Amino acid sequence: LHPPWGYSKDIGPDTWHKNYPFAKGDNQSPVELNTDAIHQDPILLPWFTSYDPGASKTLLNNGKTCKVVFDDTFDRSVLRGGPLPGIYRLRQLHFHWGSTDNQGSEHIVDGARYAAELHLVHWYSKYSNYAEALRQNDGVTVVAVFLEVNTKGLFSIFSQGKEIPFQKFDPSILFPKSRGYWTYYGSFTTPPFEECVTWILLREPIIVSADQMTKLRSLSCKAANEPHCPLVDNCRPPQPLNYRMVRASIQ
Ligand SMILES: NS(=O)(=O)N=C1NCCCN1
Ligand SMILES: [Zn+2]
Repeated sequence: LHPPWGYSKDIGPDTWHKNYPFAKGDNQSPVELNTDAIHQDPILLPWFTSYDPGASKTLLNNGKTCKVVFDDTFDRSVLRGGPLPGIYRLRQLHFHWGSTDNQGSEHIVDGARYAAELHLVHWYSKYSNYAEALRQNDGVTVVAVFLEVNTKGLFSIFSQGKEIPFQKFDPSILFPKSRGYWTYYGSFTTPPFEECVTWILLREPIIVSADQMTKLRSLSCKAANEPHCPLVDNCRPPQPLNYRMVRASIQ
């Protein structure tokens, strides 16, 4: 059962805990990052991806975000290294963005909100499937890129439910030059908020044109036959860091 949730006042972040009890856990995401308090950890290794462009399947507006879904039936598009214990399979990527350029990201860096935040969701392929991985505290890793993203091809997914083929797409083109990252243990930022995520936040943002943001902001959170309702500010407020440490890679 998936009770309705969203980002509007009536079903927004302050109501989510009623139907999704994990929302009040001690290891929730996103968090505010205070870079003065972040510990540089020399043993953090570089991370590597090997993404197969043929694995990208569709681009979808599901009314909550715009996402690209990948074939994750075998180790086809994978991430390894960094803080990770093994090989993680890319399952989907999606965005969170604001109604204006000074908000929209979920993680906040020294008080700064970016216009958008890209999440690449991967699951540990030693587990038999994604649902099993969600039940493990090392089951998932999300690579977050602070960016105003290049959104070619969004034109045809204006309304919720619209899905178009999206083949031959290699998401590593969305990575910044520098591979430096912050990492901490947390949760999904949308229901049901499982605390199964090793977050890898790339320190260098990607900058793209304002008109690309306009395209993201023109998506609707309603189906084609309903009045347009702008899909914007689909970001969860920051949650308590509690006793967690955020670590930084050296380079
Ligand atoms: N914004 S997030 O933390 O990636 N949240 C997710 N929820 C379920 C599907 C994958 N991602
Ligand atoms: Zn996300």
